[in-house]
Amino acid sequence: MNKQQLRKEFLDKRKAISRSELEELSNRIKDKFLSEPHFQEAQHVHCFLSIARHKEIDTWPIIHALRELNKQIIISTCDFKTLEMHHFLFEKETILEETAFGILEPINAKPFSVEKIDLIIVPLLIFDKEGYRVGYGKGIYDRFLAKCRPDAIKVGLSISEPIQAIADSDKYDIALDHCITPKSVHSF
Ligand SMILES: Nc1nc2c(c(=O)[nH]1)N(C=O)[C@@H](CNc1ccc(C(=O)N[C@@H](CCC(=O)O)C(=O)O)cc1)CN2
Ligand SMILES: Nc1ncnc2c1ncn2[C@@H]1O[C@H](COP(=O)(O)OP(=O)(O)OP(=O)(O)O)[C@@H](O)[C@H]1O
Repeated sequence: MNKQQLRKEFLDKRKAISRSELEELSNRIKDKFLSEPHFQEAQHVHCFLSIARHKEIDTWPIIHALRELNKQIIISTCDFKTLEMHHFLFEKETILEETAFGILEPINAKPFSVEKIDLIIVPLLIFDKEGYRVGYGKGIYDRFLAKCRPDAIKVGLSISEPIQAIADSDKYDIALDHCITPKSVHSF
């Protein structure tokens, strides 16, 4: 299947999940994330803030756990005209505001340079057995990941298990290093 078909299928699949089921799946993914020793080495961790209306995996349990471990957490704003993201340190005093797309963004945070990010927690709709992903189709994360250090670890979070292959992966698609599902940690 191509990206467009996969986007529809997996957006619909997520819509059908109840809030309580999503909470349960998000907690299982958090436990898997925390039990991987190589994730614990990262000091500067970029994390997405979940879009509730799209039933994304809730990343707050991971964020709270990272705070407990004294990690620095980095979050972003997104410019939908240039498709560029801007990165900021997420501190206790950071104020978040919800955008028209339902994304929480910082409004008073300190800029953070992309080269210092050690690990990126990546949103997605579905991934395949080679670690390629499908997102909402604007290429925003692909552009961001292209700017990260080559040794920065890219970890996807997915409700579903991988499909065999994404038929129309292109030269801009950047494969994940790992993808965590409620059942297991897939490494590529
Ligand atoms: N939590 C989170 N933040 C993220 C992403 C993400 O996937 N998840 N992105 C990953 O790249 C970027 C935002 N990408 C997005 C792309 C589309 C829509 C969205 O709501 N699209 C509408 C249609 C919008 C339109 O009118 O064109 C929709 O899907 O219904 C939201 C976020 C940056 N931040
Ligand atoms: N680094 C890049 N530079 C220029 N164009 C890019 C880049 N990355 C992706 N694109 C283009 O952006 C468009 C959308 O890409 P794609 O369908 O892979 O998005 P996606 O991975 O589903 O979404 P997202 O990355 O926002 O989660 C494609 O036409 C793709 O070629």
